[in-house]
Amino acid sequence: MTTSEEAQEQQRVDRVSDEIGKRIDKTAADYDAAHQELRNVLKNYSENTSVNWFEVDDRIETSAELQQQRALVSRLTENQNIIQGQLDTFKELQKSPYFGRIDIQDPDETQPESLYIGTASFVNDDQEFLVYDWRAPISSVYYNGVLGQVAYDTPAGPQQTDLLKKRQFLIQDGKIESMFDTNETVGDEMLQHALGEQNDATMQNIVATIQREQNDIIRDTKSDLLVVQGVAGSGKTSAILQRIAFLLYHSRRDLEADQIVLFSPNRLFSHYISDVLPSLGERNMRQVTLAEFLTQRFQGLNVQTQFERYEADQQTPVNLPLRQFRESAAMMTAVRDYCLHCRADDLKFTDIRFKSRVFFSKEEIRDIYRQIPLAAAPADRLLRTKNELEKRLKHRIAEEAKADWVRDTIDQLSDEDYHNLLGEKHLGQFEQLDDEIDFIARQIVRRRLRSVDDAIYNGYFLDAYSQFTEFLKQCPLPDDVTAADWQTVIDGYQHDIEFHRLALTDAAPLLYLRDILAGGGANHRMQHLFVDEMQDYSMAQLIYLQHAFPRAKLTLLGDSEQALFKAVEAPEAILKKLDAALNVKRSRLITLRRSYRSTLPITTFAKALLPDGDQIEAFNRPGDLPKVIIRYDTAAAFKALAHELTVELATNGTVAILTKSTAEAKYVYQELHRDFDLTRLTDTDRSLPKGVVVLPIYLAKGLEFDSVIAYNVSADNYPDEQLTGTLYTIASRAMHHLTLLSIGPASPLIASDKIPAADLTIEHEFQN
Ligand SMILES: Nc1ncnc2c1ncn2[C@@H]1O[C@H](COP(=O)(O)OP(=O)(O)OP(=O)(O)O)[C@@H](O)[C@H]1O
Repeated sequence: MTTSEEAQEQQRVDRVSDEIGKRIDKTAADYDAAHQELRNVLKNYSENTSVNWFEVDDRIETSAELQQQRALVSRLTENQNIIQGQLDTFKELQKSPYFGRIDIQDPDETQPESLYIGTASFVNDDQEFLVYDWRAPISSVYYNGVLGQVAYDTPAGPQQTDLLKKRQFLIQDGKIESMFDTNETVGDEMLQHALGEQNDATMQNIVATIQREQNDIIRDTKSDLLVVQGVAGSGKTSAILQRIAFLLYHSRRDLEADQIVLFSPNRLFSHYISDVLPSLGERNMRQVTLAEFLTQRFQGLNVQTQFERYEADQQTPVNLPLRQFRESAAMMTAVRDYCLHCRADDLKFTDIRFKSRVFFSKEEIRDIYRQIPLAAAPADRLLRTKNELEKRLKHRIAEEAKADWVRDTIDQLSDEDYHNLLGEKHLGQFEQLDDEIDFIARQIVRRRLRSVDDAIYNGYFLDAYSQFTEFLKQCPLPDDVTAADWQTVIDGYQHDIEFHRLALTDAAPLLYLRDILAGGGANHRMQHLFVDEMQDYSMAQLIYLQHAFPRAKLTLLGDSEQALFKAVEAPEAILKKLDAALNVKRSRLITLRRSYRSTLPITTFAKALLPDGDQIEAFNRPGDLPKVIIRYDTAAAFKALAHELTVELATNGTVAILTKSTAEAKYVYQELHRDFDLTRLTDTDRSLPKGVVVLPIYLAKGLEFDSVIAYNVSADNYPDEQLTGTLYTIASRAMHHLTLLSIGPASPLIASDKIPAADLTIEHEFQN
């Protein structure tokens, strides 16, 4: 590239920055005006709230006026936020207006055209497109195309163009730091730069360097089920976030950020990724962990979390066939079949009580249910039962309203209470005073009987927990599950319920049973459901999530190699199982084999841990070899650990000591906290501090650290292949440095022929 070309490009950057600068000034002025207007209205609003609240007529007038003002405030606030958002976008754009340029020759044009691509589009006052948004249809050729004839999708259908040039830029604070032409999708030099950066506490967007296969995930709008199987560090999480930004842009008119939900592995992760969408000018989607979702659905029950289960699994051997069945698609089918064939006599109805007396007996409820035609779906029958109960409740309220105690209560009402009971809506509505009194009487009784009304509305008269026991008792078992084993499942479940607990394994089938019999549980608003770390979800849980978000398209991302205590599965087999279980129209599998997070030596080591690690492609970023430190007693090990921490802290922003369990993390913390400023992270933490952190591996899922120290990878602690997934997940969290500390001889997973000595530095202590 010639220097004159560089100068020309810099001139263009200057011109664009200049125009953006002018727009920033104008937008800042708009913002000030909007802010002032909002302040004026707010001032007016607060003055109004102090007017007379005791005279009924005044109150009505004030309330109407206030409602109008409230609407105005909310409109002005929204307007101010929109301007603020634009301002933020322009400010970001000014620092680095674009990262790519494509020169294209359209078939019906005489001249080629140069388009510049950045994180957002920028059109100047003359309607000239100075920057194209990376999500615009034409931008896809930047990511996908090699020079020559290329095709791209537009809302009007596929288009062809001739891609003549592709140029990449690294622009920082308005200066071109580097630029080069390439024929590749996105050249390695840019990636080297992006990946060599030290890790911040939060994830960055990757729009300047999206790779071709990642682009396929991001721009897929056709699949109902998109399954991504990608090795550790291959950009699955990054792809989810850029995909969400893409979908929000693509369906701007009919998709809101809060119609997208992401199931994330833990809260730390939720925080870790929270800056990416705002950096692209978009609002964050909803995020929830499986534990939060289940806790919300089982109010009053303590549902076991994935972490608790993982800890428990380390203590007691797991009966795998039994667990596999309980978490399978077959289990969910059995639940569904059971519910669809449940007769009125099989249902576990309970009395609705009021002040410890039976108000509606279970026999009465059962009779109502029985009379509803069998052809109706169970949830519909229950709804009609509720309606009938409501009708009977209304009747009983009308009867009770004639009782003396009600009249006495009315006599004692203050004017204020009387008006409250009547409500604004009914003021002056009754011609006869008797009718008004009658209305008030019914209101009094209705309020008194609110708990009965709630019980009907919420369907408390069907005991879903006991119903689940009934289901378990008759559940058809596969050959590898014995009746005796199954009885332990039933006993365990009943015992848990008695103590207001629920095992994670039972959560999905129980919710499914409750929803099918009683209705509810489905969120029809969500349009997209994303599940990250899908290998940690059972098939039963995925089926339930699909049921809970019936209109949502599914994007499931995971890496079966990172499954803790679960067998590895081939991507195609995973898709086949999901296809059969989720029964969607259009499904698609994308596999990502290239790992970007770690240096070449770290990925080379991590992949050698796996039986089929050959398929992982390491990105060629140089770095130090992983270091194994072997010590033969705890004191020497902690001395070595302290030394390593000091060395690592000198060059890295974050150093994470990753352990197998919480108990281990606590122990390490106890041993080190006097000498180091370190933080032990737990599942309630939401943010990652700088410095040294210690945490169990399941809390580090999805995260990355400049430097990782794997605590105690000894033969005792990691005895066999059961723990391959755990060790691989730990190793693959490291971006720049990996240290493995072993107290006693190293695990056979590391000290194996599969890992060439040249892949590691080993620091032994001489044994006495
Ligand atoms: N195209 C890319 N350009 C720049 N950086 C990238 C790209 N793809 C991935 N990365 C970086 O690689 C790292 C790993 O990405 P990410 O966390 O999305 O991978 P993952 O597949 O979800 O990993 P894991 O399964 O191990 O949690 C991140 O730092 C991310 O920014």
